[in-house]
Amino acid sequence: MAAFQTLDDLADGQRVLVRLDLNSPVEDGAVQDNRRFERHAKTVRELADRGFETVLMAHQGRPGRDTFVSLEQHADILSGHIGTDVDFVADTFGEDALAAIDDLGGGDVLLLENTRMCDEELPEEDPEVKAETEFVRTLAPEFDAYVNDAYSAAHRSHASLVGFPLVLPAYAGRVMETEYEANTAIAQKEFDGQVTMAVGGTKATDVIDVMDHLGDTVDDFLLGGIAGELFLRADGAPVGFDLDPDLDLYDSQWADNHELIERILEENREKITLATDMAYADEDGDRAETNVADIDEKTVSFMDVGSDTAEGYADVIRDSEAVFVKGALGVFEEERFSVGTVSVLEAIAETDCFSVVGGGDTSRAIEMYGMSEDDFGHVSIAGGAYIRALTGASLIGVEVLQRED
Ligand SMILES: Nc1ncnc2c1ncn2[C@@H]1O[C@H](COP(=O)(O)OP(=O)(O)O)[C@@H](O)[C@H]1O
Ligand SMILES: O=C(OP(=O)(O)O)[C@H](O)COP(=O)(O)O
Repeated sequence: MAAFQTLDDLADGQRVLVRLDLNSPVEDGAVQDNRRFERHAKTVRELADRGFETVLMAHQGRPGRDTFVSLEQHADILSGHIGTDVDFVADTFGEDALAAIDDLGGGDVLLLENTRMCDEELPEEDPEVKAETEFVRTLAPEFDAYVNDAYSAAHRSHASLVGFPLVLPAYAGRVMETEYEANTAIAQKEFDGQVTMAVGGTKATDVIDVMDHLGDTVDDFLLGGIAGELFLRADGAPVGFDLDPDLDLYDSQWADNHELIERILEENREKITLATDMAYADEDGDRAETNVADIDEKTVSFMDVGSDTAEGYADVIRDSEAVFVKGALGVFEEERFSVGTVSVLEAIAETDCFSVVGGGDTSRAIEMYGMSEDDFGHVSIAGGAYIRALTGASLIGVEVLQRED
């Protein structure tokens, strides 16, 4: 497959439409700064310094979730990282957006509203279908070129990622370039010793699908987070379903994946390590733990793997030649539920195994708990995209940049 064009191939002084991935944790409505801003700032600063009229697109959360918010705060945070103003318009491709684009001068940077507020963005469809949407057909003629810097969203066939490259000259931004090169090289690595993958987080659907394709590469999957509880359910434990009817973390992912989980357990049982104890908040809000074998009925939300499980996972990591992390093993943002995530990360940091830590949320735990990025082989701002790349599969958002038409 052809290599993609980069910013080195882009002639100066044009108007460019740039797709970033600024998808961030949101706590009580406040968007949390994280590595994605810092890394994408490099691409945007280069474009501004070279005198481009730069228009940014990005998404935040998913409709129906409380992380689905406007990008207004993102403009301020990004502006702090770039050191130059980032204007914001609360519109995706309507009259206000077009007027703001029209007002731009060389070196100006404008962020459009959350792409997922546009109905045509999300349904997963072929790039050719996305290129025909009103969203793409309205915005594209305003630009000379399209730049995709959102490697971490490149596994999604959404309009802002795969539609524009079909109708505009398309380039990879600096983050896309770096992440693609790093993750492609990592996928080609061969390890003599044990390869371990710690799997957690909330997006169980992404990781379960990938686990099905990594059975030959990974010797031991250490499970936590939502995926961990779904596997425990498949193993017969009375857990892995939602207690709060307003929160859908388990039920729909169970409905979508339970046959696959059951098959993976049946075919690869010796490679799957499940939690033997779990942590929850007791009546006083303190951390409490229970053995999985002692659970008769799920009456509390499990927020972390238990201390014995965390210790066992750290031991496996100390014996590994390579460790991959995707998703936190618990709600590490609260210190009392950080034991699983921190034990795994500290065990990696202490040993000289090759390691990759991925995920916009999970990599935040590194600084939060006093570790250094230098203690890890590669800290990716991608989660689902990087583990999919590990399987050797191509990412649709990268594929469209590589097309020769
Ligand atoms: N048991 C759990 N219940 C609720 N949330 C969890 C649980 N375990 C982990 N998490 C959350 O998962 C988030 C990371 O999820 P995800 O987006 O899949 O991973 P990443 O951002 O690393 O790709 C963390 O913010 C953490 O709070
Ligand atoms: O945060 C992301 O993925 P990740 O959590 O796998 O790192 C990307 O922005 C993709 O978001 P999505 O999983 O809502 O499509």
